[in-house]
Amino acid sequence: MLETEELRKVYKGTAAVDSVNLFLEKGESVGLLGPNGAGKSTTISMIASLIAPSAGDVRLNGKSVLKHPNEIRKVLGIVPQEIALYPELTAYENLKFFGRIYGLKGEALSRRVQEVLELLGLEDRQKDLVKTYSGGMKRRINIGAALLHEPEILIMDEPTVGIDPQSRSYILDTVRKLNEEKGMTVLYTSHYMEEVERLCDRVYIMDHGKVIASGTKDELKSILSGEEAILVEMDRDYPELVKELDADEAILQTIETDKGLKLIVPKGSRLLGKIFQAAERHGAQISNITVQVPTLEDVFLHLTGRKLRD
Ligand SMILES: Nc1ncnc2c1ncn2[C@@H]1O[C@H](COP(=O)(O)OP(=O)(O)OP(=O)(O)O)[C@@H](O)[C@H]1O
Repeated sequence: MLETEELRKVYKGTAAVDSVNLFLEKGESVGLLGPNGAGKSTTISMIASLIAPSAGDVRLNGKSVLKHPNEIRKVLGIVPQEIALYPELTAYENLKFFGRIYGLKGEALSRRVQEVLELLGLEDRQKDLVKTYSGGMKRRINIGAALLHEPEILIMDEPTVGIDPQSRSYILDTVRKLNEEKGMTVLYTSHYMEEVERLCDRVYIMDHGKVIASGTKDELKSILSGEEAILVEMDRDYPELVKELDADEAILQTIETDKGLKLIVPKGSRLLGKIFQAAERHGAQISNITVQVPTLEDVFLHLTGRKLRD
């Protein structure tokens, strides 16, 4: 239904997006995952025909978006990373304003505004000025603005960055509902692996402007089918312990996490005894050890050598 062909954008001699080929089938929920600066926002701005590519094209049902930009604008709802609302207007007034931009009027406009407020759980606060809203509520209205014209395709640019857990959960549930119940095609951009794991059928992983891997979640995880992760929770950081484990050839990767360490090891390797002994030598208190099957985060790390949130 929607595809990009060798899409490219160059800023001052550097490619922000480099020969990117994506496709979305109707009704799919696809994740575009990558760290800050990977080129996700630039890619979706070109898909939405908000910025012009340096090379390549986007096709909607086979038709060039470069040649027919209005066609994609009709069927696409795009939720930008930045909140684009009028703080001095109420949520209701904001949505009415955006609805008019999409060409809605009269009864149809009022009905859609109410439906969207209900979908986002904000009917009770609709008469309050947006400036009195929490960050999470503003984000919900921002999403609502993109849904007024009942788009077939919804593209979201990191819609849950920096918001409260309740709004985050509400947004994720809403996106899932739109995809599963209404059949809306979704392209969901994020650097939160858990969100993409929860919402998306298929994933593209981007880094430095390029797609470095793509496939279903299981296909991507099978890249690491011979490996597992050992999570070691400790009372504090032990740099000398990290150094020792890092130097151990039986351990493929040693990653420092919020709670301690994550060690990527070949599947079935019996390293727990060794880890406990090393911890003891360095006086580290281990509060918990878990063995985990690989996550998409591990796949990303494996492909790039870096953590997603670096
Ligand atoms: N208008 C611009 N002028 C110059 N460079 C730009 C411009 N827009 C983006 N870039 C650069 O292109 C690269 C990709 O940026 P982009 O915003 O697409 O990444 P991203 O993956 O969406 O990251 P983020 O999550 O931080 O938005 C970055 O190095 C960025 O600095």
